[in-house]
Amino acid sequence: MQQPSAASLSKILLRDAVDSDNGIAVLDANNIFLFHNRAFACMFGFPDGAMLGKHYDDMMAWAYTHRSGPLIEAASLDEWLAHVHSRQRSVRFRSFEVDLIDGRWLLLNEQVHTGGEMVVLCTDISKQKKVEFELKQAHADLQRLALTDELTGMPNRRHFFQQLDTELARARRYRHPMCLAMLDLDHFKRVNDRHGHPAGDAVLRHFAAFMRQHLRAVDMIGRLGGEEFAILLPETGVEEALFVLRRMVEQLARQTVDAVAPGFAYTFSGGVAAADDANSVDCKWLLAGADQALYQAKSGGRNRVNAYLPDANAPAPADAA
Ligand SMILES: Nc1nc2c(ncn2[C@@H]2O[C@H](COP(=O)(O)OP(=O)(O)OP(=O)(O)O)[C@@H](O)[C@H]2O)c(=O)[nH]1
Repeated sequence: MQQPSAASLSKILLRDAVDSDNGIAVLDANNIFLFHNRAFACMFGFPDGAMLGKHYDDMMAWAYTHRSGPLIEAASLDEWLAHVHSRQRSVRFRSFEVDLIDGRWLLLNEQVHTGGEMVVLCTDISKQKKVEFELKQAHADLQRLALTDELTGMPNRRHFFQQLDTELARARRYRHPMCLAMLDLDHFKRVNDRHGHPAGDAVLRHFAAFMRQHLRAVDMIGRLGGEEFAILLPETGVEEALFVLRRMVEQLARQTVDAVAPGFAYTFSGGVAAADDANSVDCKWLLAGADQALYQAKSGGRNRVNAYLPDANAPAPADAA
């Protein structure tokens, strides 16, 4: 097969460059446009041929004032151009993405030649970016779902324990007090049995909102499962935690959930364990202590909050995790 001459190859390549759906431009060493095709002009919001002989900065300034071309988030056009100049020709080849004011995305490849000329290839990647954003959003949604209890919208067991780990490490490092409380609704099975499962769900949602209302923003609440919740109270000693939780017992006694049944009321029991700097505790210890105190509150008649008071001579609380 006969090889095409260099001249005919150049002709094919030039025709391809002119007609391509990808934007193609050539700038000289002073950033004057020597060539651009229709697609390139169109991508930046200019008519075909409008950029020829013009300086890159002037074209970008025109686009900026006519609200077309790249989305410029810098404080001013000059600041943005200074940033562009610091990058352009800094390497022989670079590839980067640009978002445009009209929402489209372009992939730009800049190739610098020995004389300082620069060939710019531009591809519209809006469709790929849309898929990329949707995937990122879906991933974020999945992550949120994996860490959130669907019924109450609060952190689930896994998320709560992650937070507990972090917070306990911080409290121990800075020798700050911290408490863990476990709360459990009393006779919740009866609510379901008497009023139905949806009513039980409404009570769980009510309790979640009640807790949010009566705790500080820094207190972290989680639903461990069923009708069991946990609260992490940073910077809080056991006496203060008991005061807060016992006040919640009294406040809940003054509320009714009429959506379940007129005058319907419910109670909860709680157990608190403290991680003050005297205790060399870990999450399991804290959890087991709070669980033990909760058990005592339940067996002591419910509708109350007890504290786990470690005795230096007593064995560690049974494992509740
Ligand atoms: N409506 C509803 N019920 C749930 C959910 N998760 C667990 N439950 C119910 O919660 C009830 C818990 O019952 P138990 O563990 O016997 O505890 P209790 O009746 O609260 O009794 P005490 O804890 O001893 O006061 C069970 O009937 C579960 O079916 C939920 O998401 N929604």
